[in-house]
Amino acid sequence: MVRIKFCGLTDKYSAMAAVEAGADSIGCVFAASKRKVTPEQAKEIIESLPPYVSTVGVFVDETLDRINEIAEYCQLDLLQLHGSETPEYCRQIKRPVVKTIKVRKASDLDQAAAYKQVVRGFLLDAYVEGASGGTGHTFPWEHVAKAQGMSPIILAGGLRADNVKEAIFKTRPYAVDVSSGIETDGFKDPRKMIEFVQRVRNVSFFAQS
Ligand SMILES: O=C(O)c1ccccc1N[C@@H]1O[C@H](COP(=O)(O)O)[C@@H](O)[C@H]1O
Repeated sequence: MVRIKFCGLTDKYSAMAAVEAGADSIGCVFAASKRKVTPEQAKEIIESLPPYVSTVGVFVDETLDRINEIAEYCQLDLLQLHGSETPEYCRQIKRPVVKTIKVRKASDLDQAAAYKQVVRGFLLDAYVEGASGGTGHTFPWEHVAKAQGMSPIILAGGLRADNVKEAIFKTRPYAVDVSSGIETDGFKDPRKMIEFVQRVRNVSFFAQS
């Protein structure tokens, strides 16, 4: 089964819609973004969730003290590092880490080896000049074939209900992560969330049509 993370939740109502749609995990962005939340907002969202939904904090080149402080305050389960954080930096994070790698070409995946011992998994996202993430852009999924051995892989970048099935067949990820693709006019859209989950849950690796 492919796990699903919905990212960029900014209030407890859209977080509950994500859970009801069937998301396994929800993400709050603490970096510069139109989806940025304060630690207080994230704590309110997280405390409103039922059990067995994991919570992820998304950070971009945050200071170590601040990231550990926010993670503790919000009781985040996992930290997703979306900037140029080094393996040494990841080692000093007090909670499990998923490191993002932005993929333009196959060799971008070579950097993963240095993180292998210090992270729980790798999130592969599109590289977009001047942007940290949440761009709605895909990357060439065929490069993921080179990522074997760096599991678990979380596939992200421009996923939507209408492309997630193809993306899963081409990359065989552990999980998929989406932000823009479940939004309408900049707001999380419960109908798009449900459709996305249905498409992922309908994937069978035995039948590719
Ligand atoms: O969602 C954001 O605004 C964001 C900001 C800064 C870093 C990461 C962000 N989100 C992550 O970006 C990817 C892809 O998002 P999209 O589906 O292409 O919109 C995803 O992993 C989000 O967690």
